[in-house]
Amino acid sequence: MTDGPRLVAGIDSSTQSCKVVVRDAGTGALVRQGRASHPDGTEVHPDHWWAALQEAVAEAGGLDDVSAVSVGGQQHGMVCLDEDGSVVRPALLWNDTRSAGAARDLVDELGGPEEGGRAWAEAVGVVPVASFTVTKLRWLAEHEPDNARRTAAVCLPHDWLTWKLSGSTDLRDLTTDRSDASGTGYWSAATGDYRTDLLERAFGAVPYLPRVVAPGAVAAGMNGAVLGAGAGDNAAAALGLGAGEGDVVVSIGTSGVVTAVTGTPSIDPTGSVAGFADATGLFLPLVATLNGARVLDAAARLLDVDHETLSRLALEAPSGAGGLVLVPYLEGERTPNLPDATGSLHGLTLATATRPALARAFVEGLVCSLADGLDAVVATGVTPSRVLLVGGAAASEAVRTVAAEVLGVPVDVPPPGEYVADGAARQAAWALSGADAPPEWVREGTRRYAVDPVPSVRARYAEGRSRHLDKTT
Ligand SMILES: Nc1ncnc2c1ncn2[C@@H]1O[C@H](COP(=O)(O)OP(=O)(O)O)[C@@H](O)[C@H]1O
Ligand SMILES: O=C(CO)[C@@H](O)[C@H](O)COP(=O)(O)O
Repeated sequence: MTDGPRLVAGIDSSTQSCKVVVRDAGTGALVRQGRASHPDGTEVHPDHWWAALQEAVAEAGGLDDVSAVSVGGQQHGMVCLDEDGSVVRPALLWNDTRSAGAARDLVDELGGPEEGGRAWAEAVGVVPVASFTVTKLRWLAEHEPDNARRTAAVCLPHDWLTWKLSGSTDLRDLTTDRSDASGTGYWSAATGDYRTDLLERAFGAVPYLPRVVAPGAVAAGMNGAVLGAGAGDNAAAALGLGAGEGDVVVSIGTSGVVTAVTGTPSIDPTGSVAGFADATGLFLPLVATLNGARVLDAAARLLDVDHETLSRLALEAPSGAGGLVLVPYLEGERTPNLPDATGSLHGLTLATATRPALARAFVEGLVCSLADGLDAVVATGVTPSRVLLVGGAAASEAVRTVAAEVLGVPVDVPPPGEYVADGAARQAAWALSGADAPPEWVREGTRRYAVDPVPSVRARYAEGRSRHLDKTT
């Protein structure tokens, strides 16, 4: 350890990659960073995350001079461990929809969509859909009973990485935090307790569960450094952005996500809004879609252009793309809960069969699906004064422009950065300080896109939204 400023590291083990930032614990200034890719697919062996983490850490100059580390990670992924601490099978990720039938069964068993939805929402803040861990465990019990029997502990991506960083192989050392625990479907943000009765109902047994570490507390040690509790990636992003009252965070990474930090837990029996916890002791109502930035990746592939050209093309077309509408359910959808849906293009005419109209329709379809998410979050009682737009696709000028046209509140785009990793770093600094609250880190350079309403865009999208074909089997 040097005599210089104390350094902290934040890690974002997200769907597509692992990112590491090393920051000054006192000021938050960025010192160095690294990144490594994850494999594609909705089923990934956790060893790939560990390898990517080490590669990203090496690119970031190592952790030897770092005093504290926290891990933010993609939520909900099912990591099953046997009694020796070995991984039982590749993790099923949040965007794996094979457990859609299990989700339906779990809701039916508590009384069907209305009564069952209310019962789940009241018990654990969420109504099961394929993304949540509890449904993946039901799927495992039904389809891979041998693997289910070997499962002595179940944890989430960030829990597993924190445990690996601690060097422990003892299941009793597994930890998680409120934000990620609240995405399992067997932990309640409202009461702060595991619902082992619901876990047993889903899985037929209660494997060992990680200890829930309080926000700002130390989870474990790592070669003389401290490990913070870590967080689900969306809670970490809110912490990295310093989101406060009136701020709604719209993140367009692999998932499209709308969240807000609130003082009371939310309960939505329709399941549109998940009643998660945040990373500071508050709550994080959240809407997530399966179709985020990859909708634009698909458009860029289709038009054989890069993202910058895609954005330029989209901005060449008028608002509304002449009536061309993309419903972006390219990977099925989670909100609305349509795991078997496919995307559709409506309003194709000779006039709209152009590259700019197609580019615009993809951008508008993506942003309109998130505008629906914003409406759902607002319906839980959040009053937004602005949207903070982050994630890979926030770099797109077309996305920013369309967001200002359809979201109905000013859109603030913070400077390009790794906000999940930053939130994890801020949490690490908090754990290091032992203080009651995270350190204040000043961030400058946010660019505002004023509201520029074009109501016809959402109205036209709403016409197309409910018309789609399901996947062929
Ligand atoms: N300029 C851009 N315009 C649109 N999408 C982009 C742009 N740059 C990156 N992306 C997309 O953003 C996604 C990565 O975003 P990120 O927030 O890192 O995702 P995740 O956290 O899910 O791994 C990729 O699908 C990538 O192609
Ligand atoms: O499922 C959710 C939230 O409920 C997703 O937001 C995952 O947490 C993955 O995030 P990204 O990799 O897209 O950032």
